[in-house]
Amino acid sequence: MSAHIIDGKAFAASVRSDVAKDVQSLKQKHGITPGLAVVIVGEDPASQVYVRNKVKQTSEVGMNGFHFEYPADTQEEEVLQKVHELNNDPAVNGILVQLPLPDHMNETAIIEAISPEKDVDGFHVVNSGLLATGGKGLVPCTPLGCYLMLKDHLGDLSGKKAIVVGRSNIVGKPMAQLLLDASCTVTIAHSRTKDLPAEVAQADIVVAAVGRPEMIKGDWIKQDATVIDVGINRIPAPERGQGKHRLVGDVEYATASENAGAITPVPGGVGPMTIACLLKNTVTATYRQNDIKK
Ligand SMILES: Nc1nc2c(c(=O)[nH]1)N[C@@H](CN(C=O)c1ccc(C(=O)N[C@@H](CCC(=O)O)C(=O)O)cc1)CN2
Repeated sequence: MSAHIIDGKAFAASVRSDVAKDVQSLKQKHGITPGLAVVIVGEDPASQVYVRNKVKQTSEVGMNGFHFEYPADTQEEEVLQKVHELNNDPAVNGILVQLPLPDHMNETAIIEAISPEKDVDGFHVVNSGLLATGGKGLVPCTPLGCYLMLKDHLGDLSGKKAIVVGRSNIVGKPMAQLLLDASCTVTIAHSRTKDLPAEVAQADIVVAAVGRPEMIKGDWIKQDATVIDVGINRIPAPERGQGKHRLVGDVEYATASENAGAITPVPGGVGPMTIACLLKNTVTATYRQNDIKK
């Protein structure tokens, strides 16, 4: 059987449309226009594309966008100074610093400098702590996007066996927390996991976030499982011409589609949901900062 393809692009458009309605209502009923500040350091081409899309989509949903670009050799202190300024700017409800940062910068110090209430990436330790303890923080955008797609496709997740492959602070760990909160039985797998194929084969839900092209093989996937592929890996595609590349996920898509009940494609799956959830978090942050109930 061929799997249902979960269309992240279409789902992200519907999330953005809901965000645009909330923005309209904040403007009309409360005279508030949510503001999102995006800070980028360096010239990483992929990051530049993501930031351009964030800025464009911010204005498309009717929010104010503030965009700050710094060259790669900028001192950390200068970025910290900007973050402090943005923390104190009432027109700014959400702040994000695009990752990765250049090597000479302390990523943790910069993330922790963002006010937790404005940390729309959900990376601040206060927000990860709130997520871990069932509190009301801001949830990292990629895991939030995966969770919304799973809920939309499966409805109730309780009692399902889920595996998250990857244990990063920004995807793997928060993803596992969200699944646990939804009463899944959760396994977190990583590079030292013994017999990964056997672990994956037991899961009703597979979230792949390892950053290794097609590492998870299709024949590991349990019949009818739901597969969420977070990986975005650029690999050489000589069949498309010299020097050409193509994007693949962390899952071997064609073979996994034969076993899975549903699967997200790469591109067009989790990626678009990341930016849609950033906008959603900015609206959430705006409501909370102004003590407005939706
Ligand atoms: N501060 C942050 N930095 C980074 C985050 C983040 O959430 N916050 N996530 C990633 C990059 N990212 C957003 O910033 C992001 C990655 C991918 C996509 C996306 O839509 N991908 C497309 C494919 C795009 C392509 O052709 O390369 C897809 O999957 O369809 C959006 C956002 C790291 N940094």
